[in-house]
Amino acid sequence: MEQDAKKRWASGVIPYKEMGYWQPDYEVKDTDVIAAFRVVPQEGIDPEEAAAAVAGESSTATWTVVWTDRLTTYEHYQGKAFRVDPVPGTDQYIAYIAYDIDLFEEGSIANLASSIIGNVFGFKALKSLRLEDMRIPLHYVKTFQGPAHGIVMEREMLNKYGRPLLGATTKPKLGLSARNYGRVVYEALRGGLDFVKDDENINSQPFMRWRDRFLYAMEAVHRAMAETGEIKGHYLNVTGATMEDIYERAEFAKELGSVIVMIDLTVGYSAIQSLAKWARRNSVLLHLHRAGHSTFTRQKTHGVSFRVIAKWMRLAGVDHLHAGTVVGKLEGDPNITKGYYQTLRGMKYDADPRLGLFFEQDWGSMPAVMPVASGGIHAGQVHQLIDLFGEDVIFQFGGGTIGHPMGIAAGATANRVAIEAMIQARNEGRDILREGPEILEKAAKWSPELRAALDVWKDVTFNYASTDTPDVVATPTF
Ligand SMILES: O=C(COP(=O)(O)O)[C@H](O)[C@H](O)COP(=O)(O)O
Ligand SMILES: [Mg+2]
Repeated sequence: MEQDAKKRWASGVIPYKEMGYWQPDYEVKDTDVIAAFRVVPQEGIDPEEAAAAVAGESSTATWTVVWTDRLTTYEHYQGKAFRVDPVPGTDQYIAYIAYDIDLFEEGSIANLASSIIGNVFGFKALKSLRLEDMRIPLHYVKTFQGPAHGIVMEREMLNKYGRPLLGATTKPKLGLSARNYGRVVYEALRGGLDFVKDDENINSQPFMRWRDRFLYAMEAVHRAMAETGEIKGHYLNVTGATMEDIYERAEFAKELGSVIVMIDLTVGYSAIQSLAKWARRNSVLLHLHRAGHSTFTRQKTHGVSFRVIAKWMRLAGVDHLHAGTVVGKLEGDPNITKGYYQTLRGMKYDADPRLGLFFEQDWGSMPAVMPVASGGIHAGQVHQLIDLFGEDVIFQFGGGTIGHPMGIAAGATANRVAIEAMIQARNEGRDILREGPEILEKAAKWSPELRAALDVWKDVTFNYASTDTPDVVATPTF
């Protein structure tokens, strides 16, 4: 867009639009990073000006004209808002902003985040703001390591194919002593699970220090492997107060022969990237628990959508990421959640507004992240879970294993039998969504463990309206 030079350089406060941050004719480059923001402007604020303000503050601008702009090729560095679509029936708009790739440090989520979500969310001229999605150009994707191993390599490491993997979070969340904790791990693994997991808030508390937990949990893993002849794992949570603590814990986990370590989202993006590099160097899988994400991902009109966090975490290099269950106890619209799974596993896909995907994305050959469905799920739902998410996924039944009336090993067996029966039925071409309950009933005839699980949990459902649902807005094509 032609800018009126006099206007552009008048001192004082001039609209962002006139400073060049609104460019409706801008031709998006293949190398641009593009962001879609949901913007709710204050009353009386022009939505294009609101979009330009977001573009400005997330790139070069401040609130007034600065003469130092003239010392740069500022047009190159300016974020460019190029399209604003009203969301029908609301006071919201979807604003599209393009950023030149030169605005970002190669391979740094921290830098990407500080630019795109650094200051803009506090703007007084906006009632609220949400980062909905980003298109990361392949040129920028290639500057990140990506998953330390990815789904294909993980299956090779575990020697397990063709079915979802099974896990469980050890419960109660807090308070178990190390030896009792190890007993839970052993029972769940020998009963048929592939993995057991530390909970997000199990780090190194007075009731169980991390070394003790690691020793007893790994003793359980080795015993269960010897007994079943399968490779088993326990996600040892190496989250700690400092990077030194995190490395010390991860090294000890490796020394004890663990195939996997775990970290919480709360440690921050740079710590996650550091550990992802460590995980690749050391042939250890990396599980990420998205602890804390709902504080900023859940509300539809403010924050950052989890699909953006999922994208960032694939770039950052984790092998597993919690991505929702739809049917379980925690927030998750079916289509929005499928969109997260697509973000983690897809290789090259188109925009799909029904799944909340605003952009096409090309991951090149970057490995896929194994999504984790966890939180309030049980054996009676496996047909729904497989129908929603397919087989490259981990189903984690915490309460749904450890709360089994016949004990932990029986809970694990119930889950394993349910999953194997359902995968077999799917492979035989049956309509598992419709026939699922019948398939489970039949399998339960020869599995008392599954029978008991179905009896105790059959009526447990969590049917609430989702907070975040997709809008059917037309997405731009480039
Ligand atoms: O402890 C649990 C689940 O326990 P349970 O299986 O007993 O309900 C996990 O922290 C949640 O799955 C996290 O949620 P999300 O996976 O959505 O991030
Ligand atoms: Mg938990």
